[in-house]
Amino acid sequence: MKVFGRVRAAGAAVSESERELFGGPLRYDTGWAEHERARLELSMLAAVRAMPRLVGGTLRRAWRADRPALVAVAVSEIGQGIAAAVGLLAVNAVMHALLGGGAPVDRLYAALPALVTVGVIGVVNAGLACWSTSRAGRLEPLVERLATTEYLAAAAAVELEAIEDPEFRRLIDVAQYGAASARRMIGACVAAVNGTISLIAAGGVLTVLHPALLPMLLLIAAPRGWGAMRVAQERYVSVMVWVEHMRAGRLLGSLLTSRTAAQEVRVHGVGGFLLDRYRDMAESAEREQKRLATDKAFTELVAAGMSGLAMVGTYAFMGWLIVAGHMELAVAGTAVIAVRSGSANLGALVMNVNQLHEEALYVNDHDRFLAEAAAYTIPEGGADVPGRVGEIRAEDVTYRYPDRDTPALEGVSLTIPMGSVTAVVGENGSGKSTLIKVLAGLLLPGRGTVRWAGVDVAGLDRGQVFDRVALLTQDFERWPMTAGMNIRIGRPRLGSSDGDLAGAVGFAGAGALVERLPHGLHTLLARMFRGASEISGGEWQKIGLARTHFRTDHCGADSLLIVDEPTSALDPEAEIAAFDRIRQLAGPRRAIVLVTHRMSGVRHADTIHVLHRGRLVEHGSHDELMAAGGRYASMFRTQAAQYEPGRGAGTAAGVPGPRPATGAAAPAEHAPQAGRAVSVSTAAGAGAGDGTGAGDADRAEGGSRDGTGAGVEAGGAERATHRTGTAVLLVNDAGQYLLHLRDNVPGICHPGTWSLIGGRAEGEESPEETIARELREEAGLTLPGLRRYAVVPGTGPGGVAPGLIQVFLGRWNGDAEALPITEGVMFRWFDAAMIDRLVMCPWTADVVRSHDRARRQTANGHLDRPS
Ligand SMILES: Nc1ncnc2c1ncn2[C@@H]1O[C@H](COP(=O)(O)OP(=O)(O)OP(=O)(O)O)[C@@H](O)[C@H]1O
Repeated sequence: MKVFGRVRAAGAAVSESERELFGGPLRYDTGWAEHERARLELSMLAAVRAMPRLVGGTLRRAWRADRPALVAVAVSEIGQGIAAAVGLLAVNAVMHALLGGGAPVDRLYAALPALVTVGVIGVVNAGLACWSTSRAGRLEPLVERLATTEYLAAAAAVELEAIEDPEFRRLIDVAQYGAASARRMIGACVAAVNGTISLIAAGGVLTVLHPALLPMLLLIAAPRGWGAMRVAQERYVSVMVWVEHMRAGRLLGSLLTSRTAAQEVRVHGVGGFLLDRYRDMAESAEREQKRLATDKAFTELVAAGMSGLAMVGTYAFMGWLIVAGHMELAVAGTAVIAVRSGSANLGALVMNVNQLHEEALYVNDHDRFLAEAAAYTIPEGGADVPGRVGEIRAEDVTYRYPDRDTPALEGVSLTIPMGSVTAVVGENGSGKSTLIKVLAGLLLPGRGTVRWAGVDVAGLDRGQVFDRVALLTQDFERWPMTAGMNIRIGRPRLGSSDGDLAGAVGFAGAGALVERLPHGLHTLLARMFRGASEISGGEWQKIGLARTHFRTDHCGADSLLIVDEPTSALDPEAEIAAFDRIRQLAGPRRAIVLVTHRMSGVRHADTIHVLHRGRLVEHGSHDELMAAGGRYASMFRTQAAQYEPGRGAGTAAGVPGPRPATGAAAPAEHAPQAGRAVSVSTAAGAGAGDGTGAGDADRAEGGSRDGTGAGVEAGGAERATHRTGTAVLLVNDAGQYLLHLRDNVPGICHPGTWSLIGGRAEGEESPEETIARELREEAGLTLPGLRRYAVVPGTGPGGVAPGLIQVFLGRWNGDAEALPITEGVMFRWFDAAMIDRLVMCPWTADVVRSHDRARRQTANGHLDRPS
């Protein structure tokens, strides 16, 4: 144990568990380290020298918070100091009177006025102390609020780049303690001012009594001050070394009780393992506490010893002064009281200065944060964003994150016109999310420009830019608030009634979810609060979609909707519906940028941009990129291959998995924007276990050709899985859908199977050409501009899949009335008996039946089955 000399960190007493779990000792590498330096340089003198600056800073903050309260505190503290000095002088007078000559009663009478003065001063002192306490109590929370508000406002106003910068993030973390420290500094300041004034009073009185007593007083107090300082330094250095260790220990504790880790804690047996490590780390920390306590006790013992020696020396000196006739006994009595109160004051002052300095370290961080945040703050003002933006254009954009050597985006140029759907794809880390942040004006490129309506976004009023942006990201914020507020927070200052949110809820298909919640939209979605409800990840995504709708719905000007992996938590049907709804948000005054790894979701975008290592390597429509056979085509094929027959469960094009319970799946995707990419797909499948062939259209097309040409005859092949036909969904330029089911086996067209018509493709006909021809020849129906959206091979033993098919029609949001094709074509192929045999989702069944009824009632309506 080393009591004298510089305080140093005790030898790296870091536990084995810390090494095992975290790869070595954890260290907070900024903020704290600066405190450490500051503290280690701290000496009594330095602390005293820094005192005026520290007090000045605190007073300025307090001045801004509540001037009258600050003045009251100052007046009462100075008053107390004066009262202390007067009190000591009165004590001196009492001593003189009592120890003077004359009868005891006369001496008592002589001392009476001074005694009364002492009493009055005591009362005045108590009154002033009360006043100071009450005003300081009022000042403290105000100062804390002021500092907290400054901190929060500064943090919310900085550029996103600052938030992404780890150094700045750590500064944000450290600075959060500044507000509480600013509050505590008020108390420490008051105490220090009080101590200083009282000390000056005691020192002044002592000097008057005998000039040599003042240095003696300092001698008594100095060892205690040194002891206090040293203990504080030891504690501080220890905190420095152990802070991350303690955090890690707490982290282990919270993991053991966390809900998300609960399953692995149990199933993987992590619980016992972590508990052992927790115990080990706690024991290491306890050893450090024990060491500190021993050091503290020893330091205080040494300090008390030295102080006691100084006290003995002082009293001996006073004794000598009395004996030598240099000091009267009465004066010596007063001097003893003054020495005692002065040394107590000095000891307290040292502690207060010490505390003041410690708190000031955190307040300094707070102030440093405010200064740095001011440099990063998003500038206010700038040019207005015009109502008509027309397009957003990135020109040669390069962006590098502050702590990275290589740019996340390099030389990227692209244009996003209003009214378009743009998809951005690329492997993990290729720069997709960075690109959308740059387009939205959240990050400013290091090189190149992003222009909105031809104006560099850096020169625009960024508040106005953000007002035109809606974000729906995979990790969108799940606010621990009510369901309604979670939607309304898309435009937090708008809408307050449930009715205002009805459109958004309906749009997102969240109606059933809201109905299920115990208090509807007023249900609190934050498990940490009593009475709150929990919803699943997919349900949250519906809430997120509703929020996006609420935000976009209330933007009357050109805007940008950014959708970043929005469907990751959704089941296949909900995912299809979500993509459908997102596309429905498209409009002439809105540009949609969609980032997703689900290729089924991007294929209908107007333009697809492919990023690779921060560079734009391909762009074009789905068909163009597939034809180019580059990176996109390869990504698309790789994903589609997962759904090929023989690779597991069957599925519709690009959409994961059928529902095993039905034995046949028919997920669909569709997007009914007039004149815009729209899709619906349907899968016709065999019974459970058969698997349903699917995949991208090209594969299906190829398969169909093969199947048709080299095809499987009815009752022919015995293989469990083979292609027997196709379900094709087509759409024309007017956004009309056509679901067409066909079999490879010619002539099969009877109720009881899903096959309606069939036949071989002629020559090199593509499936849609075959179907267009059949429609024309057999139904007399010509649909101009017919395009294929999905071709899904039907499979099953015996050439015919059993009669289970789930049909999805029209807009998945239930807007089936908008299905012009339903009556026009569907019923040409489906007779009433067939409709009954189809397995449809309930609303489809209702719609189909009601259309059928309506059709039957029309004079010209008749079942028109092809034969
Ligand atoms: N805040 C950040 N600080 C430093 N580097 C970052 C930060 N965010 C992203 N990066 C880096 O920038 C590059 C591009 O990241 P970005 O998130 O844009 O990729 P992405 O294509 O969206 O990836 P993913 O598909 O995995 O979401 C990556 O190398 C990533 O590590």
